[in-house]
Parts: sequence; C-alpha cells; structure tokens
Amino acid sequence: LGSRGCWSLSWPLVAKGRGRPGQVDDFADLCNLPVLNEDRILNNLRSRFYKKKIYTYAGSILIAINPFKFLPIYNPKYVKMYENHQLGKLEPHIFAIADVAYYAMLRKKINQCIVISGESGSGKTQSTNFLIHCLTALSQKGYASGVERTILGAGPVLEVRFRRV
Ligand SMILES: Nc1ncnc2c1ncn2[C@@H]1O[C@H](COP(=O)(O)OP(=O)(O)OP(=O)(O)O)[C@@H](O)[C@H]1O
Repeated sequence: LGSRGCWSLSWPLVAKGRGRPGQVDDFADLCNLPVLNEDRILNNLRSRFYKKKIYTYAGSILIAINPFKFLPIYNPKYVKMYENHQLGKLEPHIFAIADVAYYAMLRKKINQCIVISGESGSGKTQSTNFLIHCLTALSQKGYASGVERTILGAGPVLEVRFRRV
C-alpha cells in the first residue's frame, strides 16, 4: 500500500457562514495553513473551489472536490505538464498523483497503489478514469492503442464483482 492517495468529496461547499469574514485562504497544500482547524480547512477548500481549483494537497494526499461539470484540465497538454515533476511543484492535480506513482514504479521497480476514497457520487470512478488516462498516456508516450479503452472497459465489470463480494 503506497502512502499517496486521492480522496474525493461531493460536498456542496455551501456553508458560506463558516470561516472568518473577508478571509480568503488559498493554500495549495493544507499543511501550509498557518492555523490548522476545521474552519480554516473548509474555508481554504471552498475558496479554491470557487476559483475552479478542485484539487488541494494534504501533504502527499490529493483532495478532489467534484465540480459536477467539465473542466478543461485533463487534455494531453496537462499530462505533459505534470510529467516527471516533483509533487507540490505545480498546482495540485490528479495527473500529478498518476505521474508520481508511475515514476516511483519505474525507479523502485515496485508496484504502486493509489487509494481512492469518498462517498457515493464524489467522483471516484471519474478520478480512476483520469488516472488510467494519464498512466496509459505516460506509458505509451502518445502511441494510440486500445489499452486505455480495454482497461476502462474492465472497470464496470470489476465494480460489479467487488460490490457483490
Ligand atoms: N473531476 C470531475 N469533473 C467533472 N465531473 C466529474 C468529476 N468527478 C466526478 N464527476 C461527475 O460526477 C458524477 C459522479 O461521479 P462518479 O460516478 O465518479 O462518483 P463515484 O464516487 O464513483 O460514485 P459511486 O460510489 O456511487 O459509484 C459523474 O457524473 C461524473 O462525471
């Protein structure tokens, strides 16, 4: 089990009354918050979400808030941008997690595991698809084959199987 992971939320972020008035925290990593309490964490996530920044780190863990709408941050340009970058150097992104796992696997020659957790509808399946998209792109360097489609096609079958166990 790797130490990195992805945690997704579908939380609506409507508790506007919370947090200090006028305070606009925008820390890409919650570990950098000057004061670490529930209000500051939620306020930080909320203010980033309103700026369409749906990803935030908590150390090497990625927190994803489901935007329930398409954001143009998953095209090949982003795969390239995050390739072989140290985590935390760029804006938090699911491709950064895929990239770290991929290059750790190559470097250490040990299988890597990304744990995705969240309530129903929070975006776990979508996040898995983004990870698979990035991992297949990294491993094939743009060479188009049916691998991504095959892996994605296996997803629903595995999901049914695991839900029954
Ligand atoms: N990053 C995202 N950008 C745009 N839409 C998203 C994103 N993440 C999730 N969604 C959308 O939110 C909806 C729910 O996501 P998804 O099916 O991945 O949730 P889930 O956590 O797998 O749910 P369940 O546990 O019930 O299977 C889907 O319509 C999906 O397209």
